[in-house]
Formats: sequence, structure tokens, C-alpha cells
Amino acid sequence: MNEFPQALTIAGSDSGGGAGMQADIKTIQERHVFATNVVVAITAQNTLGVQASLPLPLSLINQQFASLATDFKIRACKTGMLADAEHVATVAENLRHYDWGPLTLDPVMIAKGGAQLLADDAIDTLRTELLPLATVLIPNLPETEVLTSSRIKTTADFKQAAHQLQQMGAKNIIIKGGHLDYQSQAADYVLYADGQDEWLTTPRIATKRTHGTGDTFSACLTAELAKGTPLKAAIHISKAFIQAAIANPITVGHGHGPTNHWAYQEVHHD
Ligand SMILES: Nc1ncnc2c1ncn2[C@@H]1O[C@H](COP(=O)(O)OP(=O)(O)OP(=O)(O)O)[C@@H](O)[C@H]1O
Ligand SMILES: Cc1ncc(CO)c(N)n1
Repeated sequence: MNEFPQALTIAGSDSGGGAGMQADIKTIQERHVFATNVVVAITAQNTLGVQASLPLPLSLINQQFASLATDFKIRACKTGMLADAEHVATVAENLRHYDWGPLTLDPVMIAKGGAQLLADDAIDTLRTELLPLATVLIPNLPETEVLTSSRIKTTADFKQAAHQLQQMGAKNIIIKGGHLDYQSQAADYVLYADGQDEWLTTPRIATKRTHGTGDTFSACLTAELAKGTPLKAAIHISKAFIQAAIANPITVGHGHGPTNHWAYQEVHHD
């Protein structure tokens, strides 16, 4: 019997509900996929910032993976906030040990408000242990700069960095251009495993309601991959999903507000 599509998010909890694991679950649900989760860390967070954060014991991380593996048929997974080097290593071990389908790796480092969600000394572990497992690596600009030890300013820099990340072992690369807020377009660069590439370009929306945009984008991609949507189509749906979520604001919180996870369905009826 064909089981209902199931996806897994391995991430940190955002009490504010707009980013992290909560953004993932809301997005996956909107794409008609059943969301499961491994909680790596808990944050006390709202749209103004991260007030506190605590990684969970490694044994509990291992146990969550084991519980899922004995019962579910997960067809795609993603990672978000992983806290520190030992949590990155533990997650990598569990990704190698079980079959969770294609991995979308969002190398979350710093929240929009400036809080550090990954320790500096975890970057090397992420680079060596997790990056080679990624079907899709989806960093934002600051994360790309850290991972490649380079500065990204021009379109040539995007391409160069994407090739470098591919040489480090990730198969497909999406470099998100959201942080280039002086540009009139929100342009992301995609480099596919076979060497083809493309730009995903949408009008930039003037808003500060961008909490969890990256999580929402990568969660949509994970949901689509869980349903078996081919990668290119899955990426295009995800870009349209995040565009609709930013373009149709909801008034929640007093800082960088969350995006609207209902908007894509309301606009596209899909
Ligand atoms: N103001 C905007 N208007 C339209 N699209 C945007 C805007 N800001 C970001 N995006 C798009 O949202 C997606 C996420 O990109 P972004 O660079 O914001 O990710 P991120 O920094 O990882 O997000 P976060 O850390 O808040 O989860 C990309 O497709 C980007 O182009
Ligand atoms: C828990 C968590 N994960 C990821 C992000 C990045 O959006 C965030 N702000 N909080």
C-alpha cells in the first residue's frame, strides 16, 4: 500500500511560531504532506529576537530518530537550527544510519535579529559531516560567505560560490539572495547537480515581515520532494510559495513578523 507522503524536519523550536520547526510544520501541512519532527533545541523567541535557547540532550535526539525510524516511512527531510558541533555530528550520524529520503540542508547560523543559532566551532563539522549528505544545500548570503570563506557581491560571485559548495559535496545548490535588500529583485541562484543553472527572480517586497522566510522556502521544498515532485518543479513551487507568503502579510508581533503560510493556497488553489 502506498503510504501518505511523510516528511521530517530536524530543527529548533521557535516559540514565536513563525520560523524554525513551527514554520516547517505549517508549510509542510499546507503542501498536503504529513510532518514529523526531531527537536534539536528549544528557543524562547518572538518577532523581536531570541531571548533564550537550549539544545536538548544528545540521547533524546537519538531517541527521536529511533522512534520515527521504527514507525514512519519518511520520504524527504530537512535540517534547520542545529545549535553546536556535537548536535551537528549526532544529526549527521542519524542521517547516515537511517533512510530519510533526500536531505534539504538549510545551514542556519544567525537569526534575522542577530542571535547565533549555530556555534562558530560547529561550522567545520557542518562542512565536513553534513554538507556531503545534502541533496539540496540552501544557504542565505551570510551563510554562503562563511561556508566558502568568500565575499558575495556580483552574480559571478554567486556562481563561483555555488560551484565551490558543490565541490565540497552538496549535490544541488540554492543560494538565497534575500539579504541583498538594496536590489529591486529577490534573486536566488540555483546550480543543479548536472551543471545546469538558473536564477529564481521575483519582485522584492518592501516589508520587515520576513521572519522564517528561509525555513519556509526549504520546508516547502522538502514537502514537494516527499511527494515525489521533480526537483526543478519543487524549487519553482517553493519560490512561489515564499513569494506569496511574503506578499500577503498577516499582522502578528511587533518586530520582524512571520510570513503568511496560507497565502500560496489562497492564491494558487493548490
Ligand atoms: N523582501 C523580500 N521580497 C521577496 N522575496 C524575499 C524577500 N526577502 C527574502 N525573500 C526570498 O525569501 C527566500 C528566503 O531568503 P532569505 O535570504 O530571506 O533566507 P534566510 O536568510 O535563510 O531566512 P531566515 O533566516 O529568516 O529563515 C528567498 O527566496 C528570497 O529571495
Ligand atoms: C529555531 C529557529 N530556527 C531557525 C531560525 C531562522 O529563521 C530561527 N529564527 N529560529
